[in-house]
Amino acid sequence: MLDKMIDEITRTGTSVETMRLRRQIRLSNQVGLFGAVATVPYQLFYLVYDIGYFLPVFVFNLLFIAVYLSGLLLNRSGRHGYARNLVLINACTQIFVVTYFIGAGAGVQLFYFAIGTILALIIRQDYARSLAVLLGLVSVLYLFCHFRFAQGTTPIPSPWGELAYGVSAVFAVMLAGGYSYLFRVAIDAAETRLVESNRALEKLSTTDPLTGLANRRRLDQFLRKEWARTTRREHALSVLMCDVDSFKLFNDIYGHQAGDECLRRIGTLLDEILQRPSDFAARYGGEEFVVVLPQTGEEGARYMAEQIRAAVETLAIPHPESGVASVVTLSVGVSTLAPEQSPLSSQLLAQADAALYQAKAGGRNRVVFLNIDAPDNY
Ligand SMILES: Nc1nc2c(ncn2[C@@H]2O[C@H](COP(=O)(O)OP(=O)(O)OP(=O)(O)O)[C@@H](O)[C@H]2O)c(=O)[nH]1
Repeated sequence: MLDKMIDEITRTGTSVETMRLRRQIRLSNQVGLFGAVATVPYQLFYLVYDIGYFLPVFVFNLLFIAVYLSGLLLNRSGRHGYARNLVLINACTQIFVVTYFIGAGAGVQLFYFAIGTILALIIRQDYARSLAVLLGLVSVLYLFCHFRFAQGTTPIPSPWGELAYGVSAVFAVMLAGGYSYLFRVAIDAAETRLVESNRALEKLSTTDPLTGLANRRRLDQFLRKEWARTTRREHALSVLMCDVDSFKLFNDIYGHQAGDECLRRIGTLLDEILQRPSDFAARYGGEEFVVVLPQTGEEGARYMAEQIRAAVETLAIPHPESGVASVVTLSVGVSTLAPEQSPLSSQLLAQADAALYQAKAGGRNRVVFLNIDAPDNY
């Protein structure tokens, strides 16, 4: 409940474009809110202990609280730079004025350390020199308060002074640590977002948008990797090159959208048929698909090719004018790289393509296998 309220308040004015500005606004809201709230216990003490004695510092503090809160209003009205400067100057002045009145023994000057941390988080990265100057100024203020206002004009007597020092020390440490923590949370969140968006981009750049299968780029990567593994571990590697028969005619008759749907269904089918986690299907381009079967020799590859060809026929997508069958059919060219061979990975694709060419020439809706050793078969 309180969390939500604080969150709501510190979000004031953060509906801006850039993350960096949003962080800065939030931070100045947090400082403003904390400054106002942290002043309250001191005010209560003055009221209860001796308001007549502490009246000047009490009145000043009321003013400081009002300025902190007006920082929130400035952020709300879009004047973020003013809000940030106002809140920071207010905090520095308050520490100075309060120490002047009640003395350094209450430890209020310790908050300058927290201000240093906040400055480092709130000042833009490209203003590093300004940050160094400001940190120097804050240090001077701290030293001045510490040595010049030792007694104060209305010093807090023992044991209240020691108690106030303890409270100030705890608050100052918590404030500095708390902001570093918030910053870390923001960095972690940004890193997670970056990793996720990189992953999404990577997936996008290697996926065919129509079928959701891998695209040619991913196929090349996969094939290179598998080819290296095959030659190293002495496994066979097979490639099936699949091409929809008379697809131009299908598009001409049923329209491009129906053509897209047909390709989508074949893509889903390939995905379903390939059971082994190492098997891989990609859309090669147009109406061509490539299936890579690692650790699969000629026999297995022929079997899988036949399975795929038959499954496309079973989809029963009407195409009576194809000249091959009454439904959409697929021609498949198969080639296998045996363990003892070491040609280029591209040769395997070229050989499967040559096999596909033969399947087309042989009447379509069929599987043709070409051995990689037999380039004469082209
Ligand atoms: N709907 C649709 N059609 C596509 C897509 N990509 C390629 N095509 C079409 O696929 C057809 C391929 O035609 P061709 O290469 O002549 O092959 P075909 O008509 O299937 O003939 P064969 O392969 O010899 O059986 C062309 O008309 C392309 O426009 C796509 O993403 N969607």
